[in-house]
Amino acid sequence: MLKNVVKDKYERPILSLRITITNRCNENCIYCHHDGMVSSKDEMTPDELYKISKIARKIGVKRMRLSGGDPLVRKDIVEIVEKIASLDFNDISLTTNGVLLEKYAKGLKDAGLDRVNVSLDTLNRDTYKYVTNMDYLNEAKSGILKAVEVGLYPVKINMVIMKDVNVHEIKDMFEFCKEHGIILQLIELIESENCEDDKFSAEHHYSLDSLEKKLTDMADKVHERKFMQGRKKYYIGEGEIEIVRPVDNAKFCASCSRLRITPDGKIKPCLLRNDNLVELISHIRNGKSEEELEELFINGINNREPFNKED
Ligand SMILES: Nc1nc2c(ncn2[C@@H]2O[C@H](COP(=O)(O)OP(=O)(O)OP(=O)(O)O)[C@@H](O)[C@H]2O)c(=O)[nH]1
Ligand SMILES: C[S@@+](CC[C@H](N)C(=O)[O-])C[C@H]1O[C@@H](n2cnc3c(N)ncnc32)[C@H](O)[C@@H]1O
Ligand code: SF4
Ligand code: SF4
Repeated sequence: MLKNVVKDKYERPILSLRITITNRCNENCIYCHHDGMVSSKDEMTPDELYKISKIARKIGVKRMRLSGGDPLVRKDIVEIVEKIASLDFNDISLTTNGVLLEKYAKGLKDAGLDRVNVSLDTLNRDTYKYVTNMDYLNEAKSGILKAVEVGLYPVKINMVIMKDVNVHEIKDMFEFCKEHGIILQLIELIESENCEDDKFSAEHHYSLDSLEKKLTDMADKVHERKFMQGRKKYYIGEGEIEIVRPVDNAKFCASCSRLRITPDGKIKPCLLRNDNLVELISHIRNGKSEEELEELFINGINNREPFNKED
């Protein structure tokens, strides 16, 4: 039973909030969907992010994720985490390319960050340069190892699977993860209007269906994350692989429990849509009451619809 949680019209409880705190990034990945954001230079202050998180907590959100662009390019990232961590969420996490993580991991842990997902599609330097347009493989790996060392837990590696690019590296990446106690998260490549190169995702899409079948045969145990898009976790020996397979997947959207906030302070009901956003930050800046702001959250929740639906 979920107590004090708001549900949308499709009976999906709103349990998690993902705030994209900046559009800026120190990499330029070939496939990037920019968290579904339309480009804007606006950002919110740590105090404004705190106010938004406070309303979210009030309406029953349990888990908070900070994303970007890259959240670590913000010089006030530790202060942001500290403020949000004072609000008693069950889980505060952050998604990053890891390039600046060696520098920030300890400070983030001390500020109250629970865990981190780090994007690493390859262990090969040339492939890394091709995908990210930067030469930061060593920095990303050092960042990941530092996160493990300071006790952010669990650390997950996000590996977006691309045909003819890195499918052959899954085994090596799994070995790397097992060696360091990291969960490997395999992500299906998504096509979105926010990708700069719309042909890349179509040309390199690799269905994770057959891979899931193989993992089912290999796994000692399989666990389904009921309130997290029905994602499956496969436990194989000492290792753990989670599959994120959103493309044309009605089951994934049917248990989507996540609301989003754009860097310029709008409530975003779905990763893949920008036609149903609800303005929030100008109302905070104009001094609206907490009750009025809660109402705006509810409007955003009422705009939620599964992107993929059963026929
Ligand atoms: N279509 C869709 N894809 C998502 C959604 N959430 C995550 N993804 C995909 O999964 C990628 C990785 O997400 P992360 O930022 O690491 O967070 P997460 O895996 O959702 O969160 P945890 O499993 O709780 O660690 C995203 O960039 C998307 O490509 C979603 O709500 N819809
Ligand atoms: C937009 S990035 C923002 C956070 C951070 N910069 C990073 O790369 O982890 C969030 C996640 O989206 C994933 N991602 C970006 N574009 C994608 C796409 N077209 N399909 C699937 N995942 C994508 C990235 O690999 C990353 O794990
Ligand atoms: S590091 Fe993240 S936000 Fe930056 S370009 Fe790559 S996927 Fe996009
Ligand atoms: S409805 Fe589907 S596509 Fe939209 S955010 Fe939720 S899981 Fe992603």
